Amino acid sequence: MSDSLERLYLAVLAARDLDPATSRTARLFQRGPSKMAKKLAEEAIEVVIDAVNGDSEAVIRESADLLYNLTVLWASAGVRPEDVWREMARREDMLGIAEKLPKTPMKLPKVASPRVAARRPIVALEGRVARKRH
Ligand SMILES: N=c1c2ncn([C@@H]3O[C@H](COP(=O)(O)OP(=O)(O)OP(=O)(O)O)[C@@H](O)[C@H]3O)c2ncn1[C@@H]1O[C@H](COP(=O)(O)O)[C@@H](O)[C@H]1O
Repeated sequence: MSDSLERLYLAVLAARDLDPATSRTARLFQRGPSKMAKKLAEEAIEVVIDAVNGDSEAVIRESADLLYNLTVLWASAGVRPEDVWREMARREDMLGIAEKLPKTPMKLPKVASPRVAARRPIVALEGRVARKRH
């Protein structure tokens, strides 16, 4: 997936300076970050609505639109896909895949320390998962 997003990101960068009359991306850049943010939020809501309605095909379509609008906002904010992959890898090293960092401020090393560099095995913490289900 990251390859597709990286190709899309490069395509968005290439389209930024095209004619807004014919390029949606160029039009989004012309209208600026608030319009990009509005479109991204709209797509996120469309994904949510389709998921709640159980329309998986629509979720797929709207997710593609969501990821497109996300890459446009990344480009506008000077964020590269690899910046996001690095943050995800840092969290995985620290806490296991898909874990969010704890809300309470926690001093985490900016880069994985050698000790952490050897990724710890990802274990399913049954107890914690079980607690979440109740
Ligand atoms: N990947 C996409 C892409 N995904 C979704 N979209 C557009 O984003 C819109 C999202 O759907 P919406 O229903 O929210 O939009 P809409 O209601 O049709 O129209 P608006 O309300 O947004 O005006 C759709 O119109 C899609 O065509 C995309 N537009 C462009 N790209 C790629 O971006 C690159 C640059 O393309 P241009 O922007 O056409 O130069 C190319 O690689 C394109 O393939």
